[in-house]
Amino acid sequence: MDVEAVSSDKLVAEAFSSRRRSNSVSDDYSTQRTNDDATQCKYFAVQKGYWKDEFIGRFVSGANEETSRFPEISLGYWCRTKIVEQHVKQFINKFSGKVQIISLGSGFDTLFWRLSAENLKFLKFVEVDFASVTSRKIRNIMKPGTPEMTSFFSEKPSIIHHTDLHSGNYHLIGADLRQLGELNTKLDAADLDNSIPTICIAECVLVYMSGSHSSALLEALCSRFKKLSFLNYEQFRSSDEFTKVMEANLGNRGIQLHGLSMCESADKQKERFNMAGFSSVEVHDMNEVFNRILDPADATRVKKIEMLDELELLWQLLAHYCVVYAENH
Ligand SMILES: C[S@@+](CC[C@H](N)C(=O)[O-])C[C@H]1O[C@@H](n2cnc3c(N)ncnc32)[C@H](O)[C@@H]1O
Repeated sequence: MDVEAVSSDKLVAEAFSSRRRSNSVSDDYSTQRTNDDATQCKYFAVQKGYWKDEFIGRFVSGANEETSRFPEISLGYWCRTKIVEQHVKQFINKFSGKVQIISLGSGFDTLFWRLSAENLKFLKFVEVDFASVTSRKIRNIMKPGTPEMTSFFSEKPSIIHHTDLHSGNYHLIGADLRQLGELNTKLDAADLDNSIPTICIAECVLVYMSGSHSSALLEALCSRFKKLSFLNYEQFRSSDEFTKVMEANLGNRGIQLHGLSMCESADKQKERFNMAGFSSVEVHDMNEVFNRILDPADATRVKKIEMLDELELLWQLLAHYCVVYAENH
């Protein structure tokens, strides 16, 4: 091969790698923005009365005007918020509060404050997200307001590099969940005990990373924590037309669902969790969660909020999301 060919090959390779780098940065940026969507949707549903959350408004950016949203979306968020809350409460009660909770890709979620406001006790609550998301969350946490967000911490918060906050029972960590070395080092800084019952929550998070990245993450957590439970909420039945339309819509906004192939079926979810070292795995689609697992009286109440009499679209939407509950012990 002549010198010119070598150097032009090098130039082309560099161009590709730089394009790949910038694509991946803009891809990550779009992924981070999904947190703003989730926060807005949750805030809207809370304002409508689907559930109570006196903290979510602290994390809403921009004008807090009421954008109109389909009731099906708010019902979907009700279902997702409630099932996560229900599972975590059961986990806390099962071990009389001697537990650790880790929320992966936590965004601006408020579960730590909602549980604390109900006086539920646990040893540690750790949240992880990209550093650009955690730094924004820290700014909102530290803003004065009623109630003070920091008043729920067991120690005075110490903030490192604007991205990490440590405060005894609560830790907020800026890390990329695909970078396992960085993640493990940051989890060490939260002073977690690997032998204590620990629950990891991933609410609409794993689907943004490739199957190999999420499998490596599950495997790493599974081998680190001896008594690990994992609660995963994400897309389901992902190979049908409904998902293709959703994927195209998200793609138009630059949002890629790299892990969609993991969301095809209950078998696929079971396989990925088993392969990562989880011995028991349950999968429920959100119709089952809505109609059989959550409190029926509350389900009847929320259906009436916006007088939804035509339920076909709701069932279709809920059929395309699931909750996976896995344990490694
Ligand atoms: C749809 S939002 C959900 C936020 C929150 N779990 C909730 O339900 O409100 C997805 C979140 O996952 C985070 N995320 C996705 N991939 C991530 C990664 N590789 N490392 C860290 N965070 C990630 C995003 O930044 C975003 O905050």
